Order: sequence, then C-alpha cells, then structure tokens
Amino acid sequence: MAQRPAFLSSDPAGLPARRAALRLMDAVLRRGETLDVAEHAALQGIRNPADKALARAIVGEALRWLVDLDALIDSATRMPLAPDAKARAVLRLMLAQWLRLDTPPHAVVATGLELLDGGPRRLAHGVFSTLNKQAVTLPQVPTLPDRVQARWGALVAEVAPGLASPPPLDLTLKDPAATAEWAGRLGGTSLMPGHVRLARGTRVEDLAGYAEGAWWVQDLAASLPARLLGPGEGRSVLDLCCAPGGKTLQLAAAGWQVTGLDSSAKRLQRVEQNLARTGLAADLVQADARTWGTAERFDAVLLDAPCTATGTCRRHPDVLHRIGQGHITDMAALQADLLVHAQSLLRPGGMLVYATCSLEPQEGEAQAATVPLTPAPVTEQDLPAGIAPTPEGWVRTHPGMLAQHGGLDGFFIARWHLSA
Ligand SMILES: C[S@@+](CC[C@H](N)C(=O)[O-])C[C@H]1O[C@@H](n2cnc3c(N)ncnc32)[C@H](O)[C@@H]1O
Repeated sequence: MAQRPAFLSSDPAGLPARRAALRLMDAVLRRGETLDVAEHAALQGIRNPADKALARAIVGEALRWLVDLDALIDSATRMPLAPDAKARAVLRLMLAQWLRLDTPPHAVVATGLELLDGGPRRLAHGVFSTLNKQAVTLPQVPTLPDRVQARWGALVAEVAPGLASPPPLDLTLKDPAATAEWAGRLGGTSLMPGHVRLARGTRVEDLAGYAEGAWWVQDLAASLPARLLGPGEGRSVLDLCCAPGGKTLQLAAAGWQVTGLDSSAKRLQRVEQNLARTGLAADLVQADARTWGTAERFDAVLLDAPCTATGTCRRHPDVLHRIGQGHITDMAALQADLLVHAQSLLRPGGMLVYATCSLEPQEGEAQAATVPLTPAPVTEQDLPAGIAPTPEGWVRTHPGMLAQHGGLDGFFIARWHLSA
C-alpha cells in the first residue's frame, strides 16, 4: 500500500477536493484531455494547495489502478454499471482513496456519496460496503488496459511493476561537480553525476537551491539525451522542440551555444522563465521545426520530438487510457518530418540526437531505422549503472528499469553524426 500522504485527512470537509477529482477524471476519460490540461479547469476555485494535491493524488491512483478497481466494482454488482456511469466514476475514486491512499472507509463514504447528488447513492454505498466487508485488496502490480497490453506485448510484464506507485522526484543540477554536496543538502540520492533523487511529494519551491536556480526538475531518463552530446566547449547546438526547456538548460550549463526552437509561444515563455531562474542563456525562436529555415548549420541538433508521452505513464497515468493507435500514427508522421528536417540543419561532422518519451516502437525504433546518417552508438559509460544500450547502440528505458532505486520514465534515444 502507498504511504499515507500527510495532506490526507478523514475530515468529510474535504468534499471540494473530491468534487475536483471527479471533474478531473471525467475530463480525462470522457473528453480525452491530458491531466495537465484538465487540471487547469478542474482545480480552478480550489485555493488550498493541500486540496489540490489530494484531488491529484486520488485521480492519479484511480487512473493507475483503473482496470483493477473496475474489476472489484463489477464483482460487487449484479447489474454491471456502464463504463461512463457516474456511479462507476465515484466508486473508482472512493476505492482509490481507501485502497491506495489509506483513507478511512467512513471518510470515503461521507465524501463519496455526496458526489452522487440525486443519483444512485444506495447502489454505490452497497458496492463499497460489500467490498469493504470482504476486505478486498488490489494486486501487487496494476493490470494495464487491454489495448496497452496489445501494443506493448511482452514488455507489459516489465513495465507494469513500475506503475504501482507514483515516481520519486528527480532533479538535474546546473553544476554536476557539486552532486555529492546537493545530494547531502537535499537529503537525496544520486544515480549519476548531475542527478539527485528525492522522495515523491516534495514541494520543489521549498527546497534549497530552487530560488537561485541550482537545479531543475527533470526525470533521470529525460536528462539522458542532452548528456549524450557531451560538453559543448562553445560549439553550437539547435534544441528543436525545446519547451519547457529542461534540455536547453542542460545544454547551456554544459557550455553549448544554444538555439532553442519551439512552435508554442506560451511554452517558450516557460523556457525564458527557466533560463532566468537558473541564470543560463539561450537564443529562443518560435517556429515550426518542420520548415524553419536558416543559413546556419549547427555542430549538434537535439530533436526531443513531440510524442504520445506514453513513457511518462508513472506521472501521467492518463496516457494509459487516452492514447490509441490513431494518436501514435499521427505523432509518428510528425516525427518523421521533424527528423528529416533536423538532419538538414547539421554541419558536416555534426551530431544528431533523437529522443521521445514514448514506449511505442513506431515513435522510437522505427523512426531511428530510417535515418541515413552514420550511427554514433551509445555506450554503457554514457548511461546510469544498470542501463545498457540496445544492440543497435540506441537507448530504450521504461518505468520497470532501476526499480530498486525508484524506476525511471520510458524514453527512446538514438545518436548519429553527419560524415565530414
Ligand atoms: C516533448 S516536448 C519537449 C520537451 C523539451 N525538449 C524539454 O526538455 O523540456 C515537445 C515540444 O514540441 C513542441 N512542438 C510540437 N510540434 C512542433 C513543431 N512542429 N515545431 C516546433 N515545436 C513543436 C511542443 O510545443 C512541445 O513544447
């Protein structure tokens, strides 16, 4: 069972958080919105940060364990509830609180049934009470939705254990030489120079080093693509699809002259804020990376392409339920165009790194196989201990890897150079 977060209380006054959780889950499952987008509207009007955190935690657990929660609900009703029935949605949230967040059953009932104003309260109460009397439990590892299982095949057994709990908090340091110092100051551990891992639930704004920009939040796997370009020593790099800027910051901190390009003006503002906080510099361009023209040719191009983000399923479990083959095909077409244009912006001898935070081979391995440049295979020394490159010299990470240390996001990364 997940550790009980401090913000949880058995006070039925926590109703606004539960109402927000219901809105949030509805936006994801019925309207197909991302958790990030849905949060903006669903959490509006909730002032208390603890209530927001509670709403997020409930929905996160409900989405991670949705298949298993539904199986429990179905085991306790003679008449199956429709997949989109409000009573099912409320029961999912109630069970997630009881079975994953350790909320006492009386508090779950007091706040849960209120959400079914004018609806089948007796039915929901009956289902919850039956399961409570049976003292049901969840499996050790979440069952993934059928279509995810169909796509991931044998990988499911390796990935699913990594989804049982929300991930820890990873930081990338501006100065990798100070890794031991920051790990000590922040009470974290490190899996690589420049990386510090903290317990989940830590509020970043309260941590030492945040205000002065000594680090930024970035999953360990997400830090690998920029690391593969090595020290910049004043050379030029084009960071394509750069916002919100995690890799831009890494490259600037490693001594590259960075041009960061993204199509979203709003997201570029976040890159600017991140550069300002960390005191790092980059030229920013708002443009479409499929067509952006310039006479300049770069010593390196990093293409962290837009993708379905199924590799971030630990922190964004909505992807398990939202993403289907249509999204993957659309993203793969966009990535193919981006990858072709990225190659045209390299100078002879220049290095290209391609990355996506997706677990779908169409967005990773299949894209890399089309690149006609000279492979620059990744070696074990480039990676955290315990992660090996593929036989092709590519990197494939997933949430089940480094499980004893808290896992990591799913990424695909490949590297080439343009022959001089
Ligand atoms: C995976 S995110 C990039 C994350 C970023 N590299 C980082 O490390 O913080 C993908 C980005 O691609 C941008 N994007 C999507 N389509 C684009 C296009 N055609 N041209 C340029 N940027 C695009 C999105 O706005 C988004 O910011």
